[in-house]
Order: sequence, then structure tokens, then C-alpha cells
Amino acid sequence: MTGQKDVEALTEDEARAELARLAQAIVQADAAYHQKDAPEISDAAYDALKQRNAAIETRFPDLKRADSPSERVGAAPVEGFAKVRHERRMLSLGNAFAAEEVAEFDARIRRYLGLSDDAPLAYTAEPKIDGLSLSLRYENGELIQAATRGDGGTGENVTANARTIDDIPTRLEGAPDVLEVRGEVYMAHADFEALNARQEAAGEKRFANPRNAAAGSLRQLDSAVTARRPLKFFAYGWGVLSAPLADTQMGALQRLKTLGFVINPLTELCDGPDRLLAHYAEIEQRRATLGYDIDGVVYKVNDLALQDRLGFRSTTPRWAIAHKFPAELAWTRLERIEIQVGRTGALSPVARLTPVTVGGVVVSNATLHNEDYIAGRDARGQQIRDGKDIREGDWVQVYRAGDVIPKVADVDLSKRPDDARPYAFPTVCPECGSEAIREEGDAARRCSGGLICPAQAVEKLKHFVSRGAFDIEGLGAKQVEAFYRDDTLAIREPADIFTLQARDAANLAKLKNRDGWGEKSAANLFAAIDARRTIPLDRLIFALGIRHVGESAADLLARNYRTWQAFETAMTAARVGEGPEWEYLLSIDGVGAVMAESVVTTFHQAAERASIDRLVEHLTVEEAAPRGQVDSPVAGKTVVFTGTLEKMTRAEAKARAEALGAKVSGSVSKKTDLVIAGPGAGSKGKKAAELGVEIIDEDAWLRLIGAA
Ligand SMILES: NC(=O)c1ccc[n+]([C@@H]2O[C@H](COP(=O)([O-])OP(=O)(O)OC[C@H]3O[C@@H](n4cnc5c(N)ncnc54)[C@H](O)[C@@H]3O)[C@@H](O)[C@H]2O)c1
Ligand SMILES: [Zn+2]
Repeated sequence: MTGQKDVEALTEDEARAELARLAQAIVQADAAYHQKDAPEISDAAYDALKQRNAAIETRFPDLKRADSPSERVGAAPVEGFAKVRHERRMLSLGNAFAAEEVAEFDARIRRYLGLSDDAPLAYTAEPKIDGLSLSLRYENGELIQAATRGDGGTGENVTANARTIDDIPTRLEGAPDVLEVRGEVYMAHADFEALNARQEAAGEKRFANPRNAAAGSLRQLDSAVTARRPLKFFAYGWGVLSAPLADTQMGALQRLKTLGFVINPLTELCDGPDRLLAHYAEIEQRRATLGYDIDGVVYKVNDLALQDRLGFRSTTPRWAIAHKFPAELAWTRLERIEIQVGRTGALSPVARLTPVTVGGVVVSNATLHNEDYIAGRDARGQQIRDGKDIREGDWVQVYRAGDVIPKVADVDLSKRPDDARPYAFPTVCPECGSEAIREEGDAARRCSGGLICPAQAVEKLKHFVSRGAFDIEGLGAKQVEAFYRDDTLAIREPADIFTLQARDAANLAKLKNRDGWGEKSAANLFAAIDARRTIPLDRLIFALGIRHVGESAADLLARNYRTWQAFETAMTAARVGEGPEWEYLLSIDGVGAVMAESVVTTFHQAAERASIDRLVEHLTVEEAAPRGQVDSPVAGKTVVFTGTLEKMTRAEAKARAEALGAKVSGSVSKKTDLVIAGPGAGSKGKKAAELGVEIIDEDAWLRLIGAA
């Protein structure tokens, strides 16, 4: 994050607000990463959010939220899988990045145990496998259950899937009656490449990295799919046991090996921080040749009696730590710079690279951020701040910290070819030839072609059909792109979606037998389109894809203008910077000048406006609830969710309740109106009963809000 205030300088109000923002951002990242296996931000960015959150909580312990991200592990199980409650919670690991932190880890443990600096204290060190953790429960030697970590307390039942993994024995000889083995499911690089090649050949999506591929493959509702995926498993620990495995961590691993599990061969016993660091260096050196992804080295106290005494913090064991590797880097040739044009016309430079393996993933494209990042000097010869002077033909450093999108991080000027010329950033749009203009204060240069620009039009359509917008089933980004390019079925702007069926009675026949469309799916598509002819005002406003108007801004506008007609009339009459309509727009809490200008300008651009008018002709726009007042049975009530929810994640429950005007709180007090309690409600349930607060179960809640 940029422009961040020092934690020491934060006021209490700022800290509270930031903790709220961080909690939300982290929940969202966790859901994308753990539930959908599709991270939206980089691991480095995620770790930075967590560290910032922890730093603020340390300085303002009283502001720590009931739903604090530092108290949570992973994310709740996903709908569709049966749920498994872990008898012993599956936790995360604390992190260390620098050598000093490893020394501190050792010192902390000595303090806790009352050991002197020179008392012997041994650790195991083993690679931290970058996959996902799995719990395997054996009873009388039979594998009876396999579960993912989920949120640590409840995971997903993936027993049938786990049985398809070769490294996982289904029968054990000589094991304790009850034995829960824990370890990491992962995919080797070669298997990952082959899987992606097959996916590509079958026209299916490629996985971004081996971890996502492993997680997506294990968490399949159809175990036949998992069976075809080449998954592997390293055992590294255990949960419930009817009899101890050994006295030491190393001994327990040996025992697991004897029982038939695969133990990582780079596991070593180390007698202190210096040996740990030496082993870390060795593993880091071998990292690229291991054939699978690791993201650090895990250190664990070897003596199990000491592990017991050390115990756990809320989400991590005191007796172990993950020493992470620094972000992954590689050098390669930048062959070409290409420009991609986005929904709002921004020209984004992309580096086409000589393919290079960065931490096991082949990278051939990387982002170059924006015009200034590539540029060295401006027209007057002045050095541009942060400008790296990147040229086609350059030798560049690619950076990928578990990243979704790799970045070009640096350039090696000593290897610059003699004929390399400064990159001339285009001043016309490469897609439509319109002038590309850069406005003061904008990092991006933008195509001025608006809707005549095919790139913008397609991106706008993709946005139009996206989740928070029209969300038309069967019409996703891929289909929109195909329809856009098709001359007979042409969808060139949103209105075309609603005329698709009527434009040509033979459309159904045309759709048939094309790219997977059959009579049935075509009919389904038309029905899905019809279902959206009535649309809430906020969704319509969001769907228009106006720059700076996201979902919450669209909601704000909808609540203030209430009807499409009022909104449209006001925007038509408004002039940027003056007049009553402009003043009113700006007076809305949450609407700033930049957003206001963007909205007003959109309504005054002839082509945009005509396109909006054509669209609205096909729609019935629902009136929005007025500002601050929501028509729902729970509006204004303070509710508390406690225990395990079976039908939705905590985040969903919260978002839904808030959308209905309820205030969601983490703790039960006299101000609480309603408690929604699932199994394991515990102390909050008790407190609610004591205070006489109404308690209902999840089903009753869903009925109450009309979602059952
Ligand atoms: N990019 C994102 O949006 C996003 C979101 C959430 C999490 N993450 C990433 O996920 C990680 C945090 O997730 P986490 O809570 O699972 O912590 P973690 O992955 O850093 O550490 C805990 C996990 O390590 C695994 N592990 C691998 N080898 C092990 C071994 N030898 N011994 C013990 N455990 C071993 C276990 O599965 C355990 O659950 C971070 O790297 C974070 O950056 C990223
Ligand atoms: Zn263009």
C-alpha cells in the first residue's frame, strides 16, 4: 500500500477505520485464495496486509476486532462438501523472514521454558511445501476420513478424493488405533506442466501455479476428476492419537515413514539457530532443482514433551515457525512491449518475455505497470520519478512472489543491446487508432475512442455481465468475447444482449452446434437474459462501467436518486463544477469530485449516452430503497453470529445482514437484538441466554430474511 501512515502516527479513529478495512480486505483475499483457489492479490501483498494489521493491533490492543484476521486461519469450507469438525484444530504457522527473527524464535522458546542460553535445544528443519494441508484419519489401520483445513475448526470432507492419491496409504500395519496424520498435498512441476498442456488442449483453463492446481484438484466434487490429477503427499505431523508415535518430532516422522508415508528427505535435526540457518541456505540452494514448489523452511522443537509445554497461540503453535524465502526472481530477455486496452481505455504495457522459470512456473508475460515505469526521461530530458527506462531487447528481472501477475522489477543496463531505443509509448490506441490522451495526474494514458474502440467495448461488456452487475447465467467473459466477434449474433453493446433473440428468429438455430451451444443451452441463455430485464437500480448503475463507480458507489447513487428516471434526468441536467445538480451530487456522502465528474461526463458523451438509452429501453428498473433506510425485518438491528454456520460463510452472512441494514457485531451485549447460533455457539450463546437476547438458528435466520 502506498501513502500509508506510520502506525505510530495513527489516531485511534484512523486505527479503528483501518482495522475495519484490513479485516475486510483480508477476508476477501482469504476467500479467493482458500475457497476459490484463485488468489486476487499477491502473497507479498497479502502478507503485508497481515503484518500491518498485526502492527496496529499491537499498538491499539483495545481496538482489536472480534473478527480480527490475526485470530483466524484460512477460510470456511465451501458449499457442496460435507463438513468435518477437526477434533484438534488445524493451525497456521508463524513467519520469520530474517535471520534475526530465527534467533528471536529460539530466544523466545528458551525464555518460555526457562532454559539458559547454552542449554541444549534441538529443532527439526524441513522444507515448507507449497500445497494445501490435509488431515487423514485412520481407525484400526483403515483410512476412514480425509479433510482439508478449512478455517482450522471445520474443513471439507475429501475422503474419496484422497483415496485416489498414490502417496496416501489406505491401510496401515501396526498403527495406533486412532491416528490422524497431517501433511501437504502438492503437485510436482512436471505433472503441473503436463496437466496444463492437457487443459489447454481440451480448451480448459490453465492453472496459475502448482499450488492452485493441487488445491483445485483435491477440492473436486467429483473424485473421478481428482483421480486423473497427479497429486502427491508429504506427511509432516499429526492430530489426534490414541498412543504417542515417539518422544521426538524426528522419531515421529520416522515412525510415519515406517507406516508407509512419504517424509520429505531434506528433513534434518539441527542443534540451534546457526545450524538451522545453514540448513535453510542449503535448501534454498537446492530449491530450483527439487521439482516441486516450496516457500520456506519449517523449524520445529524436536522434543515432544517441550512442544506440549509450549502449546499454541490462537492460530499458531509456539514450538514451530516458517522461515520464508524471499520473493522469487529471475532474469530474462524482454522481447517486445505490447499494449493492452482496458475497459476504461487505459493503455497497459505488457512485457513479452523469453519464457523463464520463476519458482517452478514458466513466465512469458509480465506487467510493466504504466507509461512512466517504462520511460527514463520525459520530453525535456528530465529523469522521471520511478522511471526505469525499460527497452525492447533489454535483459530484465522478473519478480513473482507467489504472484498472480509477475512484474518486471529491474533492468540490467550493462546487458543492453547497442541498438535498443527508448520505448515510444503509443499516443494512438493500438486497437482503434483513436488518440490516446494522458490527463494531468493520471498514471494511465487512455484511448479516447470510447465505444468505437473494440477493446474498450469488449471489456465493458465483460464488466456488464459480471457478478455484481447483470450476472447473466451462461454469458460470461468468454461468451461475450465470442459474441462480440460474431457478425450474425453480434453483441457490440449491452443493448444487443437484450435483442439477441428478437433480432433474428433463426438465432436459436444459429447458436445450435456452435462452440458448445445446443438447443437447450441457447434456450437457457434466452431465459437467463429475460430474467434480467427487471433490474435493481444500483446494479444497472454499476453495470454501466463508469470509471470510479464501483459497487458501493453505485449503491450510494441509487439510494440517493431512487429511480432511474430521477438519476438520468439529474445527470443530463448536471454540468461539471456548477449548478444545483452538481452541488447535490457532491453533497452525497461518499461522492467526491472525481467520481462526480466521471458520472456527469459519461452522460454527456453522445455515443455513451445513446448506448445507455438503447439499453434502458429494454429494462424495467426497480426503485431503490431510500438513503439510510432499508425495508427489511432486520434493518437497524444489531445481530451476532456465533458457532458454525452450515449454509454460508461468516463473510457471506455478514455481508448479507449488512445489506439488509443490520449491524453485525462480534460480541454479545445488552445492545444485541438477535443472536444467530450454530453448533458450538459456546460462551456467546450462554451470554445471550443470560441477557435474555433472542437466539435463533441459522434456518430461522434465513427464513427471517426471506432467503430460505
Ligand atoms: N495471495 C493471497 O490472496 C493469499 C490469501 C491467503 C493466504 N495467502 C498465502 O498463504 C499463506 C498463509 O496461509 P497459511 O495460514 O496456510 O500459512 P502458511 O501456508 O504460511 O503456513 C501454514 C501451512 O504450512 C503448510 N506446511 C507446508 N509444509 C509444512 C511442514 N513441513 N510442516 C508444517 N506445515 C507445513 C501447512 O499446510 C500449514 O497449514 C501465506 O503464504 C500467504 O501469503 C495468500
Ligand atoms: Zn481504442
